[in-house]
Amino acid sequence: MASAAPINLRAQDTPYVPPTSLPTSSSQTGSTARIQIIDDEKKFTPDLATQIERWGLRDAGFSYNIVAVFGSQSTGKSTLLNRLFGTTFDVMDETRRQQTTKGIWMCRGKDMGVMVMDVEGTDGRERGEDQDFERKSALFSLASSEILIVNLWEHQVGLYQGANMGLLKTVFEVNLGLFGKKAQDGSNGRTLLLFVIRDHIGQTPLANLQATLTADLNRIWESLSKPTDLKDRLLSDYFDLAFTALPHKILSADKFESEVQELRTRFVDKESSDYLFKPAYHKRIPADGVAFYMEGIWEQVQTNKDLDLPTQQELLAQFRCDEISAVALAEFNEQAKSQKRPVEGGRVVEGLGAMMNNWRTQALTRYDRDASRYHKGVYGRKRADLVAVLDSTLSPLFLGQLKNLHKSCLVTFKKEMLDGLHGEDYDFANVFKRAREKSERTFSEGGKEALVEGTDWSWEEELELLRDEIRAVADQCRKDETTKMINLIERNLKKHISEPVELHLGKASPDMWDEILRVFRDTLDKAEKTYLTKAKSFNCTEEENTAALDALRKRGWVALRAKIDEQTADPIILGKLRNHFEERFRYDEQGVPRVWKPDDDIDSAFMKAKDQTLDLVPLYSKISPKDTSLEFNLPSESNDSFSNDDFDLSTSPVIFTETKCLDLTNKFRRDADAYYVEAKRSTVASIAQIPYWIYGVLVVLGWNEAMLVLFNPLYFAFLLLAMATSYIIAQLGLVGPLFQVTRTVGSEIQRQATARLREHFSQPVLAEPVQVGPSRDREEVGQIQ
Ligand SMILES: Nc1nc2c(ncn2[C@@H]2O[C@H](COP(=O)(O)OP(=O)(O)OP(=O)(O)O)[C@@H](O)[C@H]2O)c(=O)[nH]1
Repeated sequence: MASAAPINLRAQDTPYVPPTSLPTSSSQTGSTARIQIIDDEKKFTPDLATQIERWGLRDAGFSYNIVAVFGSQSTGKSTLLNRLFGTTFDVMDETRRQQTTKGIWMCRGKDMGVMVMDVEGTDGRERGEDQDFERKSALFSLASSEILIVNLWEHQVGLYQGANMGLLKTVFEVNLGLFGKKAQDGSNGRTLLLFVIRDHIGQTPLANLQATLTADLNRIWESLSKPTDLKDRLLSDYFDLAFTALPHKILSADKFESEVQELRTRFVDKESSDYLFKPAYHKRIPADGVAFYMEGIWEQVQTNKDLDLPTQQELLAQFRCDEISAVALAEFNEQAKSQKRPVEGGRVVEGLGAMMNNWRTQALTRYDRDASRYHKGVYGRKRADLVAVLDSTLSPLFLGQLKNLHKSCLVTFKKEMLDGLHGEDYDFANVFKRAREKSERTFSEGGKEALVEGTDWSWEEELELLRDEIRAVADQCRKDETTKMINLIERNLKKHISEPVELHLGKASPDMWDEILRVFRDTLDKAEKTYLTKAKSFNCTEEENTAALDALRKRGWVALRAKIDEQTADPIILGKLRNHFEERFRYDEQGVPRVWKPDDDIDSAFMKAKDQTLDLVPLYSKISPKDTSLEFNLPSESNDSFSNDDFDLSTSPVIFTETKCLDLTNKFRRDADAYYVEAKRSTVASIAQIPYWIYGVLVVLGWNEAMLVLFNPLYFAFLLLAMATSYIIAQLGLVGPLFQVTRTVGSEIQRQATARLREHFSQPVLAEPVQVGPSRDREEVGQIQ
């Protein structure tokens, strides 16, 4: 039934706003601006979240309250709300009994964290028989607010339709579906129904009115068709009831005002025992999720589905937690990005672990702060998702940092080794230990620092990899150092054997090889001792030592062979043989040079010296000591890494092959023969010596010519010129070449002359038979033909 409110009441303090000019959305600015959250087309506004933010309530968490009003049209609901909460809802112009509030409006209470909903009145003349909206708006108000103010005139009490009891019954029924289970399992879901009895004259005491209303409500409750598992539930299990009465606004205006103020304190004064916003009524929706939550509820109310508030809350939680998580993640990603490039570039970022921990904690704290108010299960699940995403972003940084640390520690290790292995007096084992400890310590510290709390990451595996590489590098180092040492020892060995080998090979005595091998063995022994002393500090294994010593022996032997080969190269060995021969052929037993005379036995001396010299060829051809104990036993072939020669060690004692020996013998024979010829020639030369008196004859006979030259200026000038030229030639050392040239020219002239003469004298003798012989016959044959 329509409201029986007085028609001629005057609103004293609220401006008239014609219904046609009603704003359809947020119409004011400031902290008490109102917004139409559901318009008369039953559409939910998309601007509520923004408006809540404008009201400054977005970050209020749970520190806010929602209150809604329910009651017949034009029963002074907006007036009451404006008075109680300082809101700015439109109030009806009392001259025209017409609906003012259309749809549902919301406004923030002045100086209080309360969102107040003004709901379109029931029994609206404008909607006629269409009760759909009032049912929906009542459900919506009940589901979203903590306190539902039921506004009714005093005279409506006891009436069924007038007091909206029919509507309340429907609402209770649906409410049982909504909150029945929640109340059963003890979770929040209670709502306070605050009955405000308007225009209370005082004739009927409030207590009586309260009893009537309570009885009516209980009766309605009893008549509800409840689900079987909830059939024993009482109204008080779900609702708290509160009653208050307000005097007539016009007739007892002052009283009205003072009592409204009194009622207001019950909404404001948290300390008061009458405080109405009890925590039990709170829907536990964080303020930043209210808009989304309400929209969801309205959608469900609209589609006429059974309202499933827990699902709504979960949906809200999912939506909001995702949003909050995305915000936290965006900031986190920005932070993580800053270090991505350096880490990927191979740099060890100082304090990366602290940074990563910080970003992660910041993101989680931010998420926890905003999202922990939502549905616990959803919050927990989304948090786990967020943690997984955070960790998957940090993990490459962590692994990259470990890789970079690994690399830098390896570089440090190599550098330490290089610095430590400087000079001669280092202890390899100590250098290695120091370098290894330093790089492992650096890695462990860096690895620990890079760890992110709350993850099961570990750096120990990477440390193991580093250790393996350090070991490999150290082994290589030791090998290099050992090779270096062996090279050094080899160089010294070469130096030491060089002179004795030259000396003994030069002497060519039968025990020449014994002497050489003795020196070689002594030098090699010393070298081996040097190696072993040094190898101790290298911590070399027994196998490594054996390999190194084998290598040393082989290389020593190769060095000895190289020296012997150098000393037995063709020109040198021929020189040696020649010297040996000369010593025996050109010098006598006392070492005095021989001057051969015609009656000397050159032949037998030559044969003896030659045979003695040729005996040396087999001696030189093979390293064969008389003392067999000196024979050098080459180490068996082993796969050591120190030898890089391709020398055939098995044939190494042989210096000249048989062919080579033959070749040398022949070459030497030719040399020796030349000596023999020379010796013979020298005896002939001594026979053809010019007698001394010939020089006296020459002086006597040439006296006149000499005087002529001396006293003739022209001849004398020629003589002087010839002497000066000779002097210059002698000074320039050109005498030899000049003689050579002269001799060549002379011999050429002689050759040419001999040839001409031979040609000249032989021609007449050979010409005759030719002329008379076959050619003539040929001519004759031609003529006959
Ligand atoms: N008698 C009486 N009249 C009142 C009281 N409060 C407000 N009015 C008047 O009742 C008329 C309607 O007031 P509103 O506050 O607009 O009522 P409403 O319930 O919000 O109206 P709708 O929004 O259209 O449902 C106005 O003219 C007010 O001046 C009251 O306590 N007693």
